[in-house]
Amino acid sequence: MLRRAVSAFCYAAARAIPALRQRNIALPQLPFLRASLIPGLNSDYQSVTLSWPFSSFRPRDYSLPNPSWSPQMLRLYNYYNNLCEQDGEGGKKEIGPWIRLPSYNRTVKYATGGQCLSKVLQAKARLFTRNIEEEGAAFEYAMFLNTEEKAAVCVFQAGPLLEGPVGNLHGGAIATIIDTVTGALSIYLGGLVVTANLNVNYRSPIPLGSVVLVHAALEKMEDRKIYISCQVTSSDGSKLHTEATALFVKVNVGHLFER
Ligand SMILES: CCCCCCCC(=O)SCCNC(=O)CCNC(=O)[C@H](O)C(C)(C)COP(=O)(O)OP(=O)(O)OC[C@H]1O[C@@H](n2cnc3c(N)ncnc32)[C@H](O)[C@@H]1OP(=O)(O)O
Repeated sequence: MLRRAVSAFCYAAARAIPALRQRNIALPQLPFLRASLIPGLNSDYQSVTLSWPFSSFRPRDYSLPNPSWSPQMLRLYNYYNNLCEQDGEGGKKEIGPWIRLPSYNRTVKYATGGQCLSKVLQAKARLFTRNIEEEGAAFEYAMFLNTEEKAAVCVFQAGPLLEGPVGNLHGGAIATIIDTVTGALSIYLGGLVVTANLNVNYRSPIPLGSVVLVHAALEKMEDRKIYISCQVTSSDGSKLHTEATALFVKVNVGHLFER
């Protein structure tokens, strides 16, 4: 049954993505999937792709601004968002090396043909960082990828439900956002991956409610292994809060369903 669901999903994606691309319909990104994993797509389709051509339903994109965002969060978001477009010939706007990653509260469910897969996955499952509906309460973040530099930046506002030491962010929440950003970069670079190792050094506390930047960059790729370095800094870059290294290992779809 799982094999049938996966092949239905791949088949639908292979048919729909090129058609949508031809019509210049922007395709947001889907964690855990990459076009190279989808039979029938060529390597021009570098980025992971998410679309929902079979329904008018649009899942909420959590990485768009909402009223809980502080002016500082908005300013940084706008700064990186503006980098996603650059001036081309004749003043025409073109896509730059930066990409804003949309973010949903489920991964596979909202993919092309993902409804097939969602039937074999837990209906109640939600992405850890996107499972609190109250805006501003927990993880507010938007990720941007630099495809040329193989790096990512995340603008992150830490909500009050993420408290660890009084008034400050919980170390596990910091590790979570680091895993998310380094993971997103690795998925972009390597397709389906899982975290094999995450090494975190906490240098200075992060006050709740503050806005920080999470920088991630590719260190090296060796066969199935992707090494990423990461720093969490204050929004102006002057203070280092956390440093981390992460190792991601490429896996196949079946690995995620081994029990
Ligand atoms: C947008 C949202 C993004 C969110 C991203 C979130 C990502 C996650 O949190 S994933 C969840 C947490 N991670 C997991 O559950 C993974 C659990 N672990 C596993 O599945 C397996 O151990 C796995 C896949 C990492 C490795 O197993 P396997 O496929 O058998 O490969 P294996 O041969 O053991 O290792 C492959 C290579 O990686 C190396 N390696 C594996 N684990 C480690 C490790 N912990 N430390 C260092 N090296 C390691 C091995 O030494 C080997 O290297 P080489 O090829 O040079 O010999």
